[in-house]
Amino acid sequence: MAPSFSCPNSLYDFVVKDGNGVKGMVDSGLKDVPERYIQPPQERINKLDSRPHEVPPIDMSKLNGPQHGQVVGDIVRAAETLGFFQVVNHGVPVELLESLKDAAHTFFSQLPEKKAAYRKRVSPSHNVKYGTSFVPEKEKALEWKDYISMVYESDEDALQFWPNECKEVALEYLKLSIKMVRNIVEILMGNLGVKLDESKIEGLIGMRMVNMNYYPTCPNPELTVGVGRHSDMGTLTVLLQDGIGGLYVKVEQEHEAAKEGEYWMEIPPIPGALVINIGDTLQILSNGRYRSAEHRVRTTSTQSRVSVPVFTVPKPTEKIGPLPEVVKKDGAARYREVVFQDYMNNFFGNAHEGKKTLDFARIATSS
Ligand SMILES: O=C(O)CCC(=O)C(=O)O
Ligand SMILES: [Fe+2]
Repeated sequence: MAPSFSCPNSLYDFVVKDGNGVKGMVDSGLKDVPERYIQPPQERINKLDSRPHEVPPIDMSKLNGPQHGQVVGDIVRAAETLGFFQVVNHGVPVELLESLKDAAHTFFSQLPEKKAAYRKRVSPSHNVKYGTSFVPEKEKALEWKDYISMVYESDEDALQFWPNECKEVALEYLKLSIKMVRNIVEILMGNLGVKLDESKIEGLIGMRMVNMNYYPTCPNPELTVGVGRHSDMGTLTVLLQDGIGGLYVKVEQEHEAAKEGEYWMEIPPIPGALVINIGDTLQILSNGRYRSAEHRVRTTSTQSRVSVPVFTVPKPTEKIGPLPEVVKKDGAARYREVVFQDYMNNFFGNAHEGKKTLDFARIATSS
């Protein structure tokens, strides 16, 4: 039985602790946004305030032809500015992208108890976790999102423990995405004058996970967020979004007057394309040359949205700091060296708050 959603504690227990998720709450016939989901005015997303991202997607197949140099230039420029770009001919078949979106809908349309079986502490595997919002216990306003997260350890582990509804397609997607991620990491490092051997690249993307995000319909999208402002912690994220839209990236133009130079841009869904974004790790390694992208997601009132990110992040034991080649050129390191596990603990220990996560590694300057 659904509880009274006007009582914050019983709502929290129903959605978070019992694992019914936002979907369970919406399915019980919710008419208004509960207090616990109402964002403070400054965090709400006004659709009319944003501008569309009109840069065409990068054709990855052209890396193997005469336009190689131009494609490399496009990737580097995107990584240095917006931190976001879209790609086509990326090596992940379009049919697989369709199957992934279907699998996400199939997984989340199951009965709540099926999904709740993967909650933290009860999940049969430490690599699989179903949850809602980001860190609900730390958040004043919860995010309008449920998710399942699957960390890759081995094929055997994935096929044994990842949910049947999505394991095969998720595994195939992860493997094909990783090939592209390797290419992009090599390009970005090459541009910094750094040649990383296989073991170093592996260190930077040695931990991989596929998430499936589900954003149920919301009675009033003006008041909520699907995901609040954040940057991803890892090296690169590959993201499949469906056709609904609602993914926004912050644009900061450093040379314009402070506030005027800051606005949000929507990354429009492009059929067959994948979205790539730069994570904090690449910002640290490049001593700030590449920018992790601050982004957020809006909810909609008419259709539930799904997205499927592959996160590539360093192994927890890896030490991450600005690359010596870059520090030498720049004259000083802007970030200290951190053990990635510590960075990750800080990342998951706080509610989303834009790019504040990077402060954990930033070296304070006196000026
Ligand atoms: O749903 C999206 O489009 C983005 C999700 C996201 O930013 C994340 O899972 O880190
Ligand atoms: Fe993200």
